[in-house]
Amino acid sequence: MSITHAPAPSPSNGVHAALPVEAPDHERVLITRGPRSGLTIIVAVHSTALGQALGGARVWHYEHWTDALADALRLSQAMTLKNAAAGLARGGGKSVVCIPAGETLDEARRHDAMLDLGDAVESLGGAYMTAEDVGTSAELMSVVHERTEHVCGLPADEGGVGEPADATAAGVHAGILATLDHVFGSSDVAGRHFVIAGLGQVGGRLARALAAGGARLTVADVHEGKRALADELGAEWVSPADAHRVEADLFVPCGLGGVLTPEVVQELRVRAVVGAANNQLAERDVARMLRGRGIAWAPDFVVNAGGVVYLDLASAPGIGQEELDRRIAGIGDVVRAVHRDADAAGITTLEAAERLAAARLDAAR
Ligand SMILES: NC(=O)c1ccc[n+]([C@@H]2O[C@H](COP(=O)([O-])OP(=O)(O)OC[C@H]3O[C@@H](n4cnc5c(N)ncnc54)[C@H](O)[C@@H]3O)[C@@H](O)[C@H]2O)c1
Repeated sequence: MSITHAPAPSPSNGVHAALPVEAPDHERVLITRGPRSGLTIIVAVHSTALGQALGGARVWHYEHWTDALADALRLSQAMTLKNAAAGLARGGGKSVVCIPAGETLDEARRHDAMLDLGDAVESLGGAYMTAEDVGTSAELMSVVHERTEHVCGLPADEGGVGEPADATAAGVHAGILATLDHVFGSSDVAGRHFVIAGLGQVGGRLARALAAGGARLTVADVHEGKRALADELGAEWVSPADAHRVEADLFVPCGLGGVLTPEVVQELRVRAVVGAANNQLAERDVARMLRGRGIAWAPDFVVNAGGVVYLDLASAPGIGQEELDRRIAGIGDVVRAVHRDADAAGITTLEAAERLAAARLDAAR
């Protein structure tokens, strides 16, 4: 790994606890201060073994820039697994723009941050392609595009493929059906009770799809404004802190990561967990705890790959809607295989999914 550190980020006041204890195994990590925005920008390229790294750009608040670095390292590693498990000829990478705690970005500074991000991506010479993620959008990607060609998910009216939330939600839906089938012997959602935590772009779409299929819904969001959607769908509202304690069939985390802590797992009263949120496990051992409690967890990086499958394939020449739909629905087959392999080998679904991704990475070497 080579770490490019140019120029120094905000003055360090000592080593911060959020950095992972183990050294990263990334190919390249760029840490830079955006000359226009003054913000710390991190681009982490975990692997290009399967092709150009692909992963979104996150603009988020962090207490300290090392928290943003730790996030970028974790998220880019997960992108390697996600892209490999989804069968894409893509490596794993991620970029993070760090908004210091207590600051807000006005429109001009956000625009500047996107130009800075574009320069950072361009400086890696094509090792990494960026896209939207939490805190960014197709419109912001078109600003990045002013500085680099290595960006996808531009607005449709600029000839791009737009935002991937529809595809992500379709992939999570396929993962839910596969998990229902594995646990209950039927993928029918009618009458099943789902708890959805996070009614954003993906969670909102899933809520609509599941409600249309006759599911019973309990929903939670940190934004009270989302109650309107709950009312529209006839869903019960619960506070975010209580969502995981609701007795139901499936828990569907669609907010931010780290939701599955050891404490939360002890309190879950569902048969399975399948959701869009990235990096759901607060720590690796949580996968074993879930298995110990007989809760079928569909690994996030398998389940939420619909967006990246869409961004990659919709941009490629000659791939029609039918092929795209087939590939996104195929996420259900991968989830089914992961549950089956985990049971057969007596391992966690995390290990089963990692084996599947590793086999694809090994085959490419
Ligand atoms: N959008 C995509 O295509 C995509 C692709 C892959 C993964 N993901 C992941 O899925 C998750 C959701 O993505 P999104 O695009 O819907 O984001 P979003 O920002 O549109 O929605 C997230 C929603 O979760 C809510 N939320 C945050 N923390 C919460 C909590 N603790 N409890 C309940 N609600 C909470 C927010 O208020 C918001 O409404 C994220 O983790 C994202 O990284 C999204």
